[in-house]
Amino acid sequence: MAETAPTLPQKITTIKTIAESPGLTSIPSIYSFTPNPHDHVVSDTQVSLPAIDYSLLTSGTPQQRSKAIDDLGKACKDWGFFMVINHGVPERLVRSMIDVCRGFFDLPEEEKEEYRGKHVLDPIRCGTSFNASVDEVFFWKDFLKIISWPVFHSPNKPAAFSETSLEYSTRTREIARELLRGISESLGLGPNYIQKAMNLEQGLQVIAANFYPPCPQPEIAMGMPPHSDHGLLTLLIHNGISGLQVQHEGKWVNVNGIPNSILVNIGDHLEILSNGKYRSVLHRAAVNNKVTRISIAIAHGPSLDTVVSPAPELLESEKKAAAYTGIKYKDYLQLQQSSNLDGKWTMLIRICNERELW
Ligand SMILES: O=C(O)CCC(=O)C(=O)O
Ligand SMILES: [Fe+2]
Repeated sequence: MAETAPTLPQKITTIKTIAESPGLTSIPSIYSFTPNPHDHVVSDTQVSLPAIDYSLLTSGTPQQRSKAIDDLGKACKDWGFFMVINHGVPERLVRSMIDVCRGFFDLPEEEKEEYRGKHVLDPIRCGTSFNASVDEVFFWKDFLKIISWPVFHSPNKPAAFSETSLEYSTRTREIARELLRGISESLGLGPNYIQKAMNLEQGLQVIAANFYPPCPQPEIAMGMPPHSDHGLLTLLIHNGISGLQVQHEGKWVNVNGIPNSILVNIGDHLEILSNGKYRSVLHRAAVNNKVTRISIAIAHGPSLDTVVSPAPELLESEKKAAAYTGIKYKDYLQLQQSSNLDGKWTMLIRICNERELW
């Protein structure tokens, strides 16, 4: 007998609509979590987050560049997360990018309808929660995801969205490319290795804008569950409101970054390529009961058809066996989208005793 198709959730209301309901004092039960009593959260003023000076990487003396590459390698190894300073992106561009994203979320619901839901590789897609078709508990956020490279896409509203996101995504891509050159060198692979092996000319760039409105019970709701990002590097900005937490040495570190810095984290595919030398980092987003938080994470990945596996040159130089099986980037994205697995996805493709997973 044929299996019954899983029931799709009814039309899902945006979190913006729920948060704006008059007199809301508690959250609907589908949003409610049991907080983990073992979670230990510290502030980034208590631990010092690595800072990478981009200007030294791109226009420093050879000694300064070499020091910046060492710092970069260390940040990738110890944290998988760092902030980039002196990146040259004007503050007004960062502010405009946040404003146009807010403008999109503020559009009347029916104007966002044409971009609602659908497939992970749709060029423009908005929705609510993390992965609403499979989430068991919902997350307190709405999102907008746009593919901005190798082909640029943009919603046609608000009016300035297209121009601003084109400028910002172009600048971000340039920074990601330079960081990846440095990271490639830090792995002893030469500056252009990652660019060529991952076919970055055709590499996927996805803008993910996240909208977290005030939540009446922030202690039992989550904006985003612990996850690692797909791709090689994610570059993130936000509107100055706390919420991002990064896992480091068994603790959750509240991360704001210093003003005007760009926050960067290692994605799953850099973990695979580096054979686990650099790990993608678990992070999550908390919510608050006072103000809307907006974050914009831009993921930079290989081209969709690239099969990512540990770099043979690295295995050779480090005399190590491959710890991951190769997987096509596109297949990884599709697999990830169809599951509600919490946490890290690279676990699935680590070569381990549970090989029968595959
Ligand atoms: O809102 C944040 O700070 C985190 C966003 C994030 O992790 C993501 O979009 O992948
Ligand atoms: Fe993320």
